[in-house]
Amino acid sequence: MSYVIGVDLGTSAVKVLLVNEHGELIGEASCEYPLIQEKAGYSEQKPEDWVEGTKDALSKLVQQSTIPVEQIKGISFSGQMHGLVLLDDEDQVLRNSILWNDTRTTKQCEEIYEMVGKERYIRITKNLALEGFTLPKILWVRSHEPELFNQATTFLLPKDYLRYRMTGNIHMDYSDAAGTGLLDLNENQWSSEILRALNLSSKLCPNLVHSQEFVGYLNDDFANATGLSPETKVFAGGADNACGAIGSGILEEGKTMCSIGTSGVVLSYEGDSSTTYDGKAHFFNHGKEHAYYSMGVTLSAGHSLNWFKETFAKELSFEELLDGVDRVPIGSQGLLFTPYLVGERTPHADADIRGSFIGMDSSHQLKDFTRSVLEGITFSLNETIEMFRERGKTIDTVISIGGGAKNREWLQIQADIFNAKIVRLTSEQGPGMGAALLAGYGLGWYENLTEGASKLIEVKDEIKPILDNVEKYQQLFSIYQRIYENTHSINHQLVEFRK
Ligand SMILES: Nc1ncnc2c1ncn2[C@@H]1O[C@H](COP(=O)(O)OP(=O)(O)O)[C@@H](O)[C@H]1O
Ligand SMILES: O=C(CO)[C@@H](O)[C@H](O)COP(=O)(O)O
Repeated sequence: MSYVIGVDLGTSAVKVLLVNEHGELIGEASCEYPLIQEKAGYSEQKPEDWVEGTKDALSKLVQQSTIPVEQIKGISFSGQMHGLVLLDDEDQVLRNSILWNDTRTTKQCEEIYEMVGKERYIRITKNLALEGFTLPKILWVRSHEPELFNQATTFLLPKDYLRYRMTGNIHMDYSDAAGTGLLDLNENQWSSEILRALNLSSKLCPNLVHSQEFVGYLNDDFANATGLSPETKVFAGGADNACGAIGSGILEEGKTMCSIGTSGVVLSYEGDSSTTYDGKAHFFNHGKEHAYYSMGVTLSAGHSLNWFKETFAKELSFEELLDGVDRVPIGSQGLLFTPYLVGERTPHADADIRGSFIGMDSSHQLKDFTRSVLEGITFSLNETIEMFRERGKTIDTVISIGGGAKNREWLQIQADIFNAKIVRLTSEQGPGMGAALLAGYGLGWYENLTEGASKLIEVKDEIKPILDNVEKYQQLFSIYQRIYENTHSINHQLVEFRK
């Protein structure tokens, strides 16, 4: 029997999955690492923490399993998107990585529109210039840390840096490159027009590869540290949302996924590159060749729940915190939460907006607040579901993945707010499963990703919407939607008082 490993380099932790040829999950391990938030709007991580965390998780996986390591034939990746890693001419990291949820770059986004032209930029990249994307981060380093920027010879994304450390070879795959804001999505190549307009050298951009491509063997450093064989083949992998889509079978038109990790995402398959949302939804290359996906992003989804737990109920586990939320009535006794803790992307691309609890009453208890956080995150994701429906998509079933899919009541809340059947898979780790599937496909185990997905993916249960709840949530959703327009100018005035 042969095996593969899927590595999911997430924001809260790296998770590694061992999967056999039949698509069965044989083992898993993980290692957490910290987020560095020096100021409001800043979010960084140390690339070395990803490397050490992955070594740690892989060695735990190898130690737990009884199979000979020679039978582990391949490894591939799913990675948190957009984070900037800058390397010097000796391929050494120049600074902490600036992550996808860092929103310090509003000025640089304006500079991009000024130099390229907003309409032209959207036509080339099919996306807005958003604070979270990589290109404005490159411009931020150039204007704030010029000495450091002058030493930069290559830029990479998080999982590309990890893969470089595992193989010694530098690449970026198309699905992640699409999220840099520098890829010409019509031509599938780095945009020379954008590079020229912004006076950036094309030498900064790594070679592009497809997600299933073989890119080298595991080097001795990683083999020695983890116990894996240096004969293990390494395949490029993809952006976490592309891999989440692969790992939950979003491989044809009409399929929709909701992922609640640190961020929250509603994603829909797109077979046609000429489709356009004029930047209202993100539009990126899939990990499947010649395919795309559209998505809306809630910057602080699981992060909101995590923040709430760490701030108000640190001693509780997620299970303890969420226990009993099913007994709180729909609408959390008149309490609404907006999850804009680090700004927002969809539908309000606004780095300065912040969250709120509206309707607090002295009778409210911890459980009411907890339910209200779950509902607020889900309302935010519903904004994208509604936008897709307005564009003519039929969304009657949603595959739910990520840490948020662990809780049964939250899945019921998703079914009731989305007014759609929610499908939960046996593993909520869609991105890691997608990465394992890419390794299996790279090894030639399957004719195509759809065949691989049919072997790997297993439905655990289906949660149907409850009509009475759907009606109540529809009323609450229209109240929720008014919070943004009524709080955004207050929030903008508060910016100067933030840390
Ligand atoms: N038992 C649980 N029930 C509901 N949500 C959970 C549970 N455990 C974790 N979460 C949520 O899942 C998030 C982590 O999800 P994950 O998919 O692992 O994130 P990432 O890929 O960003 O590292 C946490 O921030 C938390 O909000
Ligand atoms: O910025 C985006 C997508 O555009 C995020 O979805 C990141 O890719 C991080 O994902 P998680 O750590 O939440 O999985």
